[in-house]
Amino acid sequence: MPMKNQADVLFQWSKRYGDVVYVETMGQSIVVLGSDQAASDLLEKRSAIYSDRPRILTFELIGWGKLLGFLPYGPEFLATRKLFQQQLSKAQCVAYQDMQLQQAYIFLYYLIKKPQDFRSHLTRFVATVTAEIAYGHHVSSADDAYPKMSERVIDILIGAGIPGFNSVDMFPIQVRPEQEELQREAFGQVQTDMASTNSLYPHREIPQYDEKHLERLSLAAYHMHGVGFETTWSTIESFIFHVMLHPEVQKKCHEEIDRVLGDDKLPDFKDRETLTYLECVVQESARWHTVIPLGVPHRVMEDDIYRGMLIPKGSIVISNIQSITYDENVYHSAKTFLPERYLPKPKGYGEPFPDCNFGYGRRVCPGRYLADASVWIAAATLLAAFEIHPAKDKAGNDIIPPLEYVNNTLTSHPKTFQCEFRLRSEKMRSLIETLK
Ligand code: HEM
Repeated sequence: MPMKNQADVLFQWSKRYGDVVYVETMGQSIVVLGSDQAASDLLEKRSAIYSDRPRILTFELIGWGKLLGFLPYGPEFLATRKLFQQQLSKAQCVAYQDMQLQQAYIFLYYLIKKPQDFRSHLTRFVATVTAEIAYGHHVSSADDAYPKMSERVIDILIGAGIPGFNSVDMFPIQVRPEQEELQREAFGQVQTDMASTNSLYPHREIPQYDEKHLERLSLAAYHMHGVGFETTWSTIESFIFHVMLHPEVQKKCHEEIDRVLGDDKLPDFKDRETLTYLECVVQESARWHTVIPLGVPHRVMEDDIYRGMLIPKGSIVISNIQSITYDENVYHSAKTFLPERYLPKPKGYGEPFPDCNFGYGRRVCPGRYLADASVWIAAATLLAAFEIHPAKDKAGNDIIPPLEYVNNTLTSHPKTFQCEFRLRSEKMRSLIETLK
């Protein structure tokens, strides 16, 4: 397996060898799926045998082996997954929308005050939403501990390196106490903070839970808060990056927003269906650069035959999401940023939204409805309120950042870039100051 730029190399393999590639490395068989067809056929239609996870030594060493994303298929997985599904179901997520909208207003307000700090405002927005849902903790000040905890989880993740490809894994052993302390700290805080109805644990019931279930809750909340944070944060950052690089796309979004809402309103979730072009831009940004380019690996639990090929029991199965979103059989000129591709024919090309970004089958991302709503409301309110431009150098020229990405373990996002947020009108300023 390639040690560097894995997603790019595996994409080239898919183009060269086809959408099902088999590799053996040090006795381990690995199957790389490079089309939506192959990933759906195996990971969804045959999910009864494709829903296990391989052991990832790096994550076990840092103490993450019991997190849902890395649990083997079995009773503990099912019990933990149920917690996520209850808390993050499509219907349940509608109940979080008012809170997400309010947090989006606060995000805009901070952007007006200190536009150059947009990354920390984004951290606050995303971490506040996940802290509210995972812990029932309401972030009320800029110094609140929970956004900082999310960042610390990400530091742990970055410290762990790319699974299986770091220098086995001396560093992860050092970070384990840090991660355990963080998990205790966040959960301990909750047990003293008995106020919320949103959280995973309606507090009055805590004393009835046994130790095992309490540990499960603590791990689930930690996972939601940390991993849910990183993926959503990176997706919104990527959206900002793309609209900054495509002023013509941004202009069309502004025209649509003004046509639908006028110039003195901010979008709400009920406007989502009407803002069709904006929707295409959000989807195109997620397709053009996927946040988890190689998905999270599955493991097949039985020998299987697919298109006449044997997939041996125990094979690691990688859904190569980057190849799937660049599949020219589905997305014409796949490397072009083209939001219109999703519009129905003849206006557009009728191509499908990249749902593969959230994975497949019984392991599909349980946070997808929450993440989708956070990304959309951030994107819609940002563009209603601001123009986003590249920063300028001393001579007044635009600084156009290269299309380069940082790959942290499983996730990927644009390398740090600078941009300018320009308020679209004074009316917007007063509106945001009233709403926040
Ligand atoms: C845009 C943001 C997000 C993206 C792109 C994303 C993507 C993914 C992907 C590709 C997987 C692997 C699916 C598979 O194995 O086939 C996954 C798993 C997971 N995601 Fe997300 N995710 C996002 C946000 C979230 C949020 C907000 C949460 C929680 C609040 C979350 C929690 C999880 C968990 C717990 C798993 C493991 C599920 C399992 O193994 O059964 N994710 N996600």
